[in-house]
Amino acid sequence: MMLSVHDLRVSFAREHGDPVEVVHGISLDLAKGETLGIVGESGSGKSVLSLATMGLLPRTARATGRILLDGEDILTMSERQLCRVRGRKIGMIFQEPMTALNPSMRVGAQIAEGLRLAQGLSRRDARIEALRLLEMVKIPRAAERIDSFPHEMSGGQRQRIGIAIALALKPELLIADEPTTALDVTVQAEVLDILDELVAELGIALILISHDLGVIARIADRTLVMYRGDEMEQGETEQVLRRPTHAYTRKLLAAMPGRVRASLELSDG
Ligand SMILES: Nc1ncnc2c1ncn2[C@@H]1O[C@H](COP(=O)(O)OP(=O)(O)OP(=O)(O)O)[C@@H](O)[C@H]1O
Repeated sequence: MMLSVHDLRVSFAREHGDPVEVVHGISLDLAKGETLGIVGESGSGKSVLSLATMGLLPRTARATGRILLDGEDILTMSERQLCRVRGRKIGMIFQEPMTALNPSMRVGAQIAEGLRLAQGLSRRDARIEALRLLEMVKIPRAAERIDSFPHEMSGGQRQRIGIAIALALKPELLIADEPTTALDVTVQAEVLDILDELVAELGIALILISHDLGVIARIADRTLVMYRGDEMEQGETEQVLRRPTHAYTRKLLAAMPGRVRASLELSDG
């Protein structure tokens, strides 16, 4: 397994009173080339789980259990080891691509910077590789767009640049936290399909976090449904959608727009 989480519990210290536990014993497994969707409403612990996986929990947090990445436990690593893991093994894609991009730097140069740092490429080779990555994330007329600034691109294109920057570090695991929430529906679908293709093509493992079951259903092989820090259910996405075992999952399903239900060939409930 690329990633194996066992009985993860996370609590936060409080100034007054006992610590509050917000993730209550989550376990999951993720293999290369596989996408795990994590779905749940606000406050269900999705972000805390992904921060823990990157070793980025704030100091006030205490985590127990195990988070094995390639067999090594994130929870017992030093900050130095964690930096290496974050640079080399885990890539992040954020909700608002503008926050991950440098507004005053041309997009090709931003991708090339990662390539030079992570892979030690020459300036020239990094530019060639940056162009290849832009084509991989399907930026139209990539050879021209390579010298654009982020503000000259659409929201969907900026998110694809964010994906290209993450890929430049050749991660084995990608964590995408609400990657399409800021985008309109058609653009959402395009970005999700690109992620789906990349996972298959490059054999990376993807954790896709969303409050929207429709987003998860589009590309996740397996789905973990969370509610207030607990696992409600976990299984093949098909199974979860067609035979939800938990009332909370049925509620999420019922909240999906008719259009999305139809595209997944789900009944009207
Ligand atoms: N730094 C922190 N200190 C204290 N409590 C926190 C901290 N970060 C998160 N929490 C609490 O942990 C719980 C889970 O939050 P988390 O952000 O993981 O939810 P989420 O499912 O990602 O929600 P959203 O979709 O709104 O991001 C919440 O109750 C939140 O208040």
